[in-house]
Amino acid sequence: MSMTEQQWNEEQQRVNNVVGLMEQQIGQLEGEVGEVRGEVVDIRAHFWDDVTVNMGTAEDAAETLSNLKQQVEMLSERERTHRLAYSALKKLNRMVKSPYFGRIDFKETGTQQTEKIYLGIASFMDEKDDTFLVYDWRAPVSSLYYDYPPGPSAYETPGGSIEGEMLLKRQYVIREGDIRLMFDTGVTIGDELLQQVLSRSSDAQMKSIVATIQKEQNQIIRNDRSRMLIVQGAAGSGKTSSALQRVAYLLYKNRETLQADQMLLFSPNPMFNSYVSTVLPELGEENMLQTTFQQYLESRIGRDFQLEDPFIQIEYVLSAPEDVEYAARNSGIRYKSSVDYLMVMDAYKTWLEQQGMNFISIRFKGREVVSSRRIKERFYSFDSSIRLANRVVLLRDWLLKEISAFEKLERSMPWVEEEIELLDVDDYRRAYKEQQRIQKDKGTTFDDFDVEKSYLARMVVHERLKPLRRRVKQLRFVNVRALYRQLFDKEGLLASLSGEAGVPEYWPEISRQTIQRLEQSELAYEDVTPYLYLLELVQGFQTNTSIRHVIIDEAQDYSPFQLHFLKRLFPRCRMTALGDVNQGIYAHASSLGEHDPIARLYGAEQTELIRLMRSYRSTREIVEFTRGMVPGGEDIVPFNRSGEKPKVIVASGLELLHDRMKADLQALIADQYESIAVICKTANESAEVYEAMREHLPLRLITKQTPSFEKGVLIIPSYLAKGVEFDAVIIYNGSRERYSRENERKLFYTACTRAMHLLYIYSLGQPSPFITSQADNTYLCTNG
Ligand SMILES: Nc1ncnc2c1ncn2[C@@H]1O[C@H](COP(=O)(O)OP(=O)(O)OP(=O)(O)O)[C@@H](O)[C@H]1O
Repeated sequence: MSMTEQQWNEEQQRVNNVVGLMEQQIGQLEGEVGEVRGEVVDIRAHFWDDVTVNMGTAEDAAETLSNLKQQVEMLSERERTHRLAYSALKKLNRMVKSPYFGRIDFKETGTQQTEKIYLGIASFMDEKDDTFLVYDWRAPVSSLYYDYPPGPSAYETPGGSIEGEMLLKRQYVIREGDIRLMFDTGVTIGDELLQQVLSRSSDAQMKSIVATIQKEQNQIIRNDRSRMLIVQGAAGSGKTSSALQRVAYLLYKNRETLQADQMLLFSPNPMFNSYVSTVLPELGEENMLQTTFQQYLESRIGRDFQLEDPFIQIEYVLSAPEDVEYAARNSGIRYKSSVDYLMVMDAYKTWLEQQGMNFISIRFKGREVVSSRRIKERFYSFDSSIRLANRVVLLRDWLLKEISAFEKLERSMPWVEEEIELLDVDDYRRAYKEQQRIQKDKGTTFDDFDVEKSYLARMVVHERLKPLRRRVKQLRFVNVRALYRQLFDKEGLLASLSGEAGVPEYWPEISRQTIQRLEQSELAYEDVTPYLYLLELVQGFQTNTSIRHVIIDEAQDYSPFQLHFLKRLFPRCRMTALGDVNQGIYAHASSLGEHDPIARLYGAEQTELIRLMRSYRSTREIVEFTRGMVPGGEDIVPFNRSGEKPKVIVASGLELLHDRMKADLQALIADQYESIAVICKTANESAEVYEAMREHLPLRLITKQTPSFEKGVLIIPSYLAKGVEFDAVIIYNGSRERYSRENERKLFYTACTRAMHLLYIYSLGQPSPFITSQADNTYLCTNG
């Protein structure tokens, strides 16, 4: 719908007014911030000038304290004022160049008045008459904008539903205070604006989508009914974007009770953390906590074992020869990721309550303080109705007493005297002071020498026993390693614990592999979570109750076992799990449907599943080509943005392939494509390509250690490209030889769907069947 000049002028006039008022407030706030900052600095610098410290009498002391309290209160009040003014100033500075992006005219049923509601990233009031000049996009009334086309509409408020009619829905692009674009929209939030946004070059960091949130995405953002919200969405459908907007929404809606550091995002890799880290600050919110599951595992048991990470596991799955060892490892991965295995662990705990516990003897200087046999006897002498973990705590207390008894006897051992002689002067000084203190307390006089010697002996033994006590307090006398091993080396144990589920295929070989690793103090990725789970079952769960909301991105990459584990780890949490089964590249991947384990975590009552089928990232041509690669792909709807058809370039030799790639990369750089990724299958392949091409072009090799993305040409292994996007993607070698196994299908799909505007696939020899099985008219094939 075109605007009349008059409408345009009126709108620009309004922008000018709002910007003018914002500038006024900015001026005031700047003054206030400066002034209050000065006061704070002044109070801090002269804090003690106004406090007379006098502790002479009780009265003096009370007055001193009251003085101090007053001074502290004044300081903290000024600091709070400074914080508030500063954050208001920051907010306005963010808004002033682009104060709002949308408008709706809404007439509430039963009233005559039509209200004009302007939406921006935060609210802004006219201080004169307390009217809202801009509404926060998260305010209840703002949902009208995202949920309805003009016509009958309604929104929810804490007081109930408000119905009425939307008479107008308008979008703006305002830059530097000027309206650059403006149009009235119909059913969805402007395709025009989305076209604009999506046709831009990709960024090294994710952007907020606040101005163009789609209706189905708004359902995710504003969902606050369910304990577990599962989003199953196609590649590029805005899962991550919606989740970040959701965090901002929840922080706004629950601002009295929820803080950013009570929300935790599990990212697929550390680079992703940096990729998404700017969205919330852009919206004026603090960032939530971010981690990877691997980082969590490392923090718990990384000291005791060398932990394999998921990237090493996937490299193995993708490149190891397909022999018995390989088949067994894959069977082991599937089994150890399953709910069946989790139930085996639970059954194992019950079994251990009766028998089979394994402890580490408490030893000191090569001598046994308490033998493992005695610990075990003591353990099974406790009432069998006491839970396993509680019995371990009782055991700990008993062991600490045993150590104390041992400590007393130990003081008269010859080694103690020897060590006393080696003590330095400070220790003697301490001993002397202690001796004086005892004499004063008891009002007696001892033989100085005896008191000193006994004190020193106590001190020496106590010091030496500290590490032992620490280990006992940390419950490290339970031999969890042996307990885990027992599952694999005790004949028939697993079978008896598994019940009907039975033992997985290749069990003897799986056991051999697991034991071999344990002997080398290593844990395969698929063993890490089960091991930690067993540890928690035995030692008691270390739950986290401060986190209130967990967001799991790429949830399909978590095994059902891991998802159960996370639920237990965060017992008071709500969860948002985002994923795409078609990007489940790991052998342990989960499905996210209503009948899958994830949906049963909290039960149907507390779980909601939302599907996103529209893909925004890639051009229509790229979506039409890639969607045929995965089951159910025909339901993926491309956003209507056109570009070139994907190109498949078949090269008969490596040199030809490299020449072609060099030429294409040079052309892409010359055409101003800002982010270009050459996606390889594995880390090894990436390193080889990097070596071969680095002389000719400015390249950056991405490894799992790379902390952040930058623009430019990146060489990246497929599994590290998860969750991110690039203007142009080159698949380094999409040949039949590289990608044909069924377990490589999703990897290939994930790699191709990283492209926003251009997709080139080189193939050394025959192309992958995942390409050739696509309709001929969805791509162009040439010989390079
Ligand atoms: N409503 C929207 N308005 C503007 N851009 C959007 C919108 N929804 C998604 N996008 C854009 O689409 C791209 C893909 O979004 P996002 O990365 O959130 O998708 P995803 O579903 O998490 O993808 P994947 O699973 O493939 O990693 C991003 O560039 C994002 O900015």
